[in-house]
Amino acid sequence: MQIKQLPKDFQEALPVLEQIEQAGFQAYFVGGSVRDHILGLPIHDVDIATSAYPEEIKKIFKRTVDTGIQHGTVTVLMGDDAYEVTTFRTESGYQDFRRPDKVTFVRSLEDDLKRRDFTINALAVDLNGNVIDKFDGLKDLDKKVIRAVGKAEERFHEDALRMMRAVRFQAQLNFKIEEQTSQAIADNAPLLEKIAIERIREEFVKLLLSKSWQTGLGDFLKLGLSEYCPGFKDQKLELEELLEPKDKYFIDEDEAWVAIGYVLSLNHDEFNRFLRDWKVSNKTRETSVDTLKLLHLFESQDFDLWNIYKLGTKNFGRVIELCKMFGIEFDYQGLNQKVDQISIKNSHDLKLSGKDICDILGVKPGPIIGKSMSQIERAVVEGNVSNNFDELRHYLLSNQ
Ligand SMILES: Nc1ccn([C@@H]2O[C@H](COP(=O)(O)OP(=O)(O)OP(=O)(O)O)[C@@H](O)[C@H]2O)c(=O)n1
Repeated sequence: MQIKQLPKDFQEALPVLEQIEQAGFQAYFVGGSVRDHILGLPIHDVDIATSAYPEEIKKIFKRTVDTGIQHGTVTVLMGDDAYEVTTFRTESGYQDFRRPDKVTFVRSLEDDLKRRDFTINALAVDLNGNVIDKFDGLKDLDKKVIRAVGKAEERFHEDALRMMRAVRFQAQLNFKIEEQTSQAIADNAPLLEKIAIERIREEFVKLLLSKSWQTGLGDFLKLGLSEYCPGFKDQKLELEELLEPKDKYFIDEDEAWVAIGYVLSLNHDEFNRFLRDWKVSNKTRETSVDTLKLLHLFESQDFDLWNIYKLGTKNFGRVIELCKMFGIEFDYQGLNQKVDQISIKNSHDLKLSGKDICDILGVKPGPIIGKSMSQIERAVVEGNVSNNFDELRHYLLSNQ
């Protein structure tokens, strides 16, 4: 196969390939960008593989950065652009199921393609657009199949994260995992325990935010990968509830985590711990916990003004979507009326400041001021006192 018209990103990188070839070496586009272009998807990250060793690349180009010399990667700077150029390599060792103990630079493209995870990721394109396809990757792209290069078990022993990559690609591309490959995942799922949770999470979140996330999640559960992830042990049945609703896409990671917390029936402290175990960012954790609290409020129809005020309206969009997903009915009008009743957005809207409280009570700033402030805030939110200076002053004095 020949790609007649190289995509713009490849064309821009052509001078890099041309200079490497002029110096007497080989250079190809490889990896995800080739796969995505053939599938007609947008490209991100153009990766270049070469027979030249890093030192040779550094001699060919004036401006380079040693990105990962020990793995053979040099970044070539050209104009305003930067290209990662990696020497063909083989890998061996993998005592820890994560990283090769030994990387050997080689001159053969085929040896380099052989060490890659899936056939659809083991394609290369030369500067004339010729596709080098040593492992029937094109056929698998056509048949929409994810198949390990060579022996699946070996590929997963080299890097156990590849099992997560398989279900992630499945979700992103709506492909099927070929039988021997999926059997090898089922057999080797426990190896996932060797992988840092951050790497697993990265793949899992990509899976959840993909168009065919239910397909990917289905195999993630069926093949037993979930058993080796934080909080998912023995939770297959509960998680399967997520597979039921159709036509639902998560707006963001936070919404997806809340859906998971909901089907696992976690209370708010448990959900917080669960998200800590997955090492999500603090921002995602806080938003997700607040959203789950709000979802539980919606579900119980307990539209307590103080609770609604504390949780705020910023996550309403997410919660309404999740209610649709789980068929939770709630009184939207009733809720809106409650929200409208709340006369302030936050404590800064109060017509009485901390300094006013000090002056009125004749005390110095201290914890008592914060306590009084919260009391007043709650009274205003619950409509027990109007938000004007005189009334708040009176309230403060009569509640001492
Ligand atoms: N665990 C891994 C990770 C990567 N690769 C190889 O390295 C290439 C580039 O990896 P990466 O950029 O992580 O993934 P992509 O396949 O490019 O996919 P995406 O960019 O969508 O994550 C892959 O195509 C694959 O050939 C691999 O064999 N095993």
